[in-house]
Amino acid sequence: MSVLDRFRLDGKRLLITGGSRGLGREMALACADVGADVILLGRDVESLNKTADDVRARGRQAFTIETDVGDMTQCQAACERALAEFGPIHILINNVGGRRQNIPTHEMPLETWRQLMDLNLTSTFLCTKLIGGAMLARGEGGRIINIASINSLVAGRKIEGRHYETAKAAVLQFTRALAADWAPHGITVNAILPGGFMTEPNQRWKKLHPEVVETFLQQIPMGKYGEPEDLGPLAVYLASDASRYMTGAGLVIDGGYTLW
Ligand SMILES: NC(=O)C1=CN([C@@H]2O[C@H](COP(=O)(O)OP(=O)(O)OC[C@H]3O[C@@H](n4cnc5c(N)ncnc54)[C@H](O)[C@@H]3O)[C@@H](O)[C@H]2O)C=CC1
Ligand SMILES: O=C(O)C(=O)C[C@H](O)C(=O)CO
Repeated sequence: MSVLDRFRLDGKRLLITGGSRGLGREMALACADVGADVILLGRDVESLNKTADDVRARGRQAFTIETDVGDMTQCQAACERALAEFGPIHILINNVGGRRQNIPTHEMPLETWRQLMDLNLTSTFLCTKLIGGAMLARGEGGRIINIASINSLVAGRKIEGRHYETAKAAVLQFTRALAADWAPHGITVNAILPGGFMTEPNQRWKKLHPEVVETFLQQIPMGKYGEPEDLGPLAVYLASDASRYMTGAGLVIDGGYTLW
């Protein structure tokens, strides 16, 4: 057996939230490249179907469920449907999230705070409870990967309203605490902490608040934003047997941003 065999995901089924574009799409395709079938949860059906077609083009099965992951009733129904129709699920990637607004804390409506917590944190809890709970019940282990952020560790510059930093820090600590609980059951729980990647939200920031992107860029030792496909190999590592002794980790991938 070569070391590369330990990165294979043949016979495994991945559920990923928000796989229609950006980092989620790249992680889904990377896992399909090494053998996983993929269930995609998301809002944008047209682009979700495009990712599903790209998974099938790799010889793997793909299923889509249209849902708003930020709405807890819909999120729960989607997870239950995935388990009923496409289970068992061996790998869960909680990817949906984002900052959405740049609102100073003293002006932020309570509803905005709550919505962002639901989108980034509560959806991670709920999918983990349901999909991870089914892994526990099956007793064959599993892999949970939570997409946190460097903003789990440091504050965004030229940005106000710390709902996002708070939610992503909680995603990291949820990862660490749960990893301890589920380690005896062979379920690993790890987090990826991406730095800046030029996906759609950052393209929008670039137009609306170019100073945010410019300041951020100057702070990256490698001098550039990451490419979304840079996330794929890391997701495969955490999803596969290659990472079997790693749990509770928060892996930073940021071109060195958090070094300065
Ligand atoms: N792009 C970046 O620089 C960084 C991103 N992250 C995190 O990575 C994750 C992915 O980010 P990106 O790919 O950049 O974002 P994106 O906005 O390009 O992609 C998000 C995906 O989730 C889907 N989605 C968004 N809200 C949804 C909802 N309520 N219900 C269902 N689907 C929904 C979108 O349709 C899309 O497929 C997020 O959790 C984000 O916070 C963390 C650090 C840096
Ligand atoms: O979580 C995020 O999103 C980031 O850390 C990305 C930075 O805020 C960024 O890319 C600013 O342009």
